[in-house]
Amino acid sequence: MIFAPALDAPLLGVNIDHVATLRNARGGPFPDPVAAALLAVEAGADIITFHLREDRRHIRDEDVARLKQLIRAPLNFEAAVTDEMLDIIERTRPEHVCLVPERRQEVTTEGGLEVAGQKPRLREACARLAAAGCRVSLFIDADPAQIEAAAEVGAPCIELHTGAYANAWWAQDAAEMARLRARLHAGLQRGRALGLRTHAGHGLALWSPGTTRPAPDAPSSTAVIAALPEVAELHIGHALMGHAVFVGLAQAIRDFQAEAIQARAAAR
Ligand SMILES: CC(=O)[C@@H](O)[C@H](O)COP(=O)(O)O
Ligand SMILES: NCC(=O)COP(=O)(O)O
Repeated sequence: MIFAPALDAPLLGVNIDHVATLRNARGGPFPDPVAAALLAVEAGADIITFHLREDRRHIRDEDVARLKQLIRAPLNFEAAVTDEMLDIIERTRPEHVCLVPERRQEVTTEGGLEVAGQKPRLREACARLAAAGCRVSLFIDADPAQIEAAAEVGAPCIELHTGAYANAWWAQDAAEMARLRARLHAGLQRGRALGLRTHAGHGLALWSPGTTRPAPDAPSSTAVIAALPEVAELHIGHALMGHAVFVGLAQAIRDFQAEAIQARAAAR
């Protein structure tokens, strides 16, 4: 049988934050996250994702300016809903924006954005960013109340936080994986029923060198989530850059894309 890529396979947003983390560890210019983004686009990344944190722990303002200047693929600018960030986004005008929750003490984004509890603020932010020409996504948990609130405040897209599923997958906790996959799937379906474009991301991985596959046919977390037909985009950073340590960045991108394409094709 000839392998034909599934045309509806999710787009891959490559998150470059972790290249900046490595650069910042030594205070110099190397490795440059913008150079990594250029290479990622050349290797076939559909979207370049980055998170400008309020504490600038990885991506910095000058990286954002250079990304805008040099990257020809759509940029997905992740940011907290603060006046400072909204101003920077308006000036930068990335194609896509993903509004995320932020807590200074967290190691990474721990949960989804509280939309239901701050609808006026989110409605205003979505309208402001849409007026700047940005497609807005809200990074939320697969909670029906948050998904409905996202539709109510006028966000055209949601990205469901897959971190809990990813953690269960690393632990190979079968019951928790099944429960969280079902919850994510229900959330994606609810989002689609409300007319939202539905994305997923956080912590997704594949069986890289150095990981132990529990059984020859055990799927990766990326494959499980990519197989859900409502996922239009996947945003992956940490594990993709980790995989790149072993295979190189271009090959890592091809590996994650192949994983998603094959999982989606097998699920049809
Ligand atoms: C919002 C999200 O899930 C990721 O983009 C993640 O927050 C990246 O930020 P860190 O790289 O700081 O974990
Ligand atoms: N929004 C999720 C993202 O961009 C990547 O998250 P991670 O794979 O670095 O955990």
